[in-house]
Amino acid sequence: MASDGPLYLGFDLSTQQLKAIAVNSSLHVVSSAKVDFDADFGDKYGIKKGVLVNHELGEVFAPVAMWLEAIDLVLKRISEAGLDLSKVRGLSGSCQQHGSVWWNQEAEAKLGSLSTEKSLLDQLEASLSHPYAPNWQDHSTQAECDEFNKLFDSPNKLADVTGSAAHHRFTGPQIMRIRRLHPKVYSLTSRISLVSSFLASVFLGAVAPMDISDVCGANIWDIPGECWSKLALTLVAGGPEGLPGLLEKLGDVRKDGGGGMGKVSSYFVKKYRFSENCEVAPFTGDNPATILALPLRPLDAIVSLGTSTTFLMITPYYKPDPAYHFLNHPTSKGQYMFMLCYKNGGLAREKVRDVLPASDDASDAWKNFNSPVLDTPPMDIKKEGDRAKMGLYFYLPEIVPNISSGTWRYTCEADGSDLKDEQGGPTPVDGSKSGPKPAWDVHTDARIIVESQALSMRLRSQNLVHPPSPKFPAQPRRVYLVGGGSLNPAIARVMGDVLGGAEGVYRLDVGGNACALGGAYKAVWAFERKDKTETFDELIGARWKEEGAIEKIDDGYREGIFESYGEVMHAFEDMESKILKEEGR
Ligand SMILES: Nc1ncnc2c1ncn2[C@@H]1O[C@H](COP(=O)(O)OP(=O)(O)O)[C@@H](O)[C@H]1O
Ligand SMILES: O=C(CO)[C@@H](O)[C@H](O)COP(=O)(O)O
Repeated sequence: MASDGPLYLGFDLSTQQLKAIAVNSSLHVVSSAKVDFDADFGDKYGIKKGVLVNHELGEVFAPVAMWLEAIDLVLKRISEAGLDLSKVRGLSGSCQQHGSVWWNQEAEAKLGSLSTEKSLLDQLEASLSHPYAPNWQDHSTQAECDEFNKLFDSPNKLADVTGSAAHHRFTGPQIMRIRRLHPKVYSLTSRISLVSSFLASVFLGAVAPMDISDVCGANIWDIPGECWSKLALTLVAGGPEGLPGLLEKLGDVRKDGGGGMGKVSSYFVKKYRFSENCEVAPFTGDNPATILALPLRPLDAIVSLGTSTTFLMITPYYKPDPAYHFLNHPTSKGQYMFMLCYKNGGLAREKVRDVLPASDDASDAWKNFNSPVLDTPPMDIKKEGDRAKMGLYFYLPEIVPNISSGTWRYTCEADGSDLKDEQGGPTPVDGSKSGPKPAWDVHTDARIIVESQALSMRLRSQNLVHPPSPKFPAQPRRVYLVGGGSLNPAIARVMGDVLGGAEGVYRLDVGGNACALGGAYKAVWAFERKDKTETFDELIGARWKEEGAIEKIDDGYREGIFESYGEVMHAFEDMESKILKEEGR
């Protein structure tokens, strides 16, 4: 594949895939490849949707060996697709957030002396002190989270310091649990990486520092103080005597998201013909990388429809709250990223789709879902006097709000009054016949699940938006959809109906590859910025062309419809509060 000038590689190690994407200095995509964990390794590692699950304990985790194997495979695939890796000047990437990789004492030496005779798996598996990385869907750390919130007096105070209240999946509570449950693993561990610094470490041939944005997904980094929170770390370490050891395991946090951390390991030079001058930039989390996939402005919103569903905005104001997450911006000091993350995103929509009669179009597995979404009017209000429908479709215990699994179906009047539980409790998610019957049919569920997911995002982001111009009510200027689900026109329509978007709803042309693309753009900026002063927005903003990069897929704001969802938003909030109360939270 001919291309003049340097190339940059971006990786994305997400829940279900490892993707690689190559761009040139003009930001054109030159090549891409992917490894699909289920399709490529499902049998070997016994994973499903990229992970292993221990239902009893609420543990969700991924075999690190599988990721090591995937790195070799994705490079083989992208080389076979014709990419000349010797042209790659620099690389960076994005990885699922919050997971941790546990290295033993041999790791540093092993990473720096890899032989091309063997695979990464053969050489690095023995450098792990724990074979698994906790996954962001894990919910085994309620006890640890309670201790975090208590230590800081309240979830609000913990959020003020670390950007978030305690969350099951956050790395701090996860490390604390592993120390308690597996003391031997903990003591044999010399370094702990986030998934992003793990992938960077493999390419660097040395354990890489954590990234300034991704570290905010751990409940242990003091965002305003720009340092580790000693209070939180002392808890994780089990007391002050454990603190020095834990600090050593965590290593440094790199505050500059750009520049190079060092040359790529000779393993990749010899095996895949990378140039020996190719450098490794800091890697970051998949959500922080997503906001780098385009020049995002403060009133724009991104909805990432991957395995998780996330809602992302950037802001110069640090306004933490236990209901959402604040993270440092991955490239721009003084900017922050606002994030909501839902476990019941893509997989929950798939569950609803899969009980509908199968799609009659082999090329579109979502046709059976999209038709009822588009044929059902907003909130299923067909005529005046009909009640508005809403629900929670939680196949897994949810993050926001912290509600256990189940499906609740509620209605209210169109003006939001008279909220009513239509089933008298949740229908079970395991398909058992016990418990209440669903209050409406599955065709209606298809619309209501997407609307309710969007309503939750609108409710929680309302304080971050203002009118984009005097003729619009407060809402995002643009809504960008990324991730696998961004290919879906019916979901785009509902996002526009509920969230608005004064300039419309857009899809990134790279669709599911947005975070890998953000990683590749980060590499371009990391190595081409003029000294340290040229910002990511200046460099990428000047080179990015809207045509060919994004596509308008929905009008966004529709007067009347947008307002009708505004009427029921507080009923939606009341529904959540009522269920939380019933669960004793
Ligand atoms: N046309 C579609 N409509 C809705 N969802 C889709 C569509 N195509 C793919 N998806 C969803 O996208 C998800 C995978 O998205 P992706 O961003 O690749 O995931 P991840 O990065 O988390 O591994 C799958 O769970 C799948 O259900
Ligand atoms: O937990 C979060 C964010 O807080 C998730 O968004 C993970 O980062 C996984 O992302 P995907 O694999 O769904 O892209």
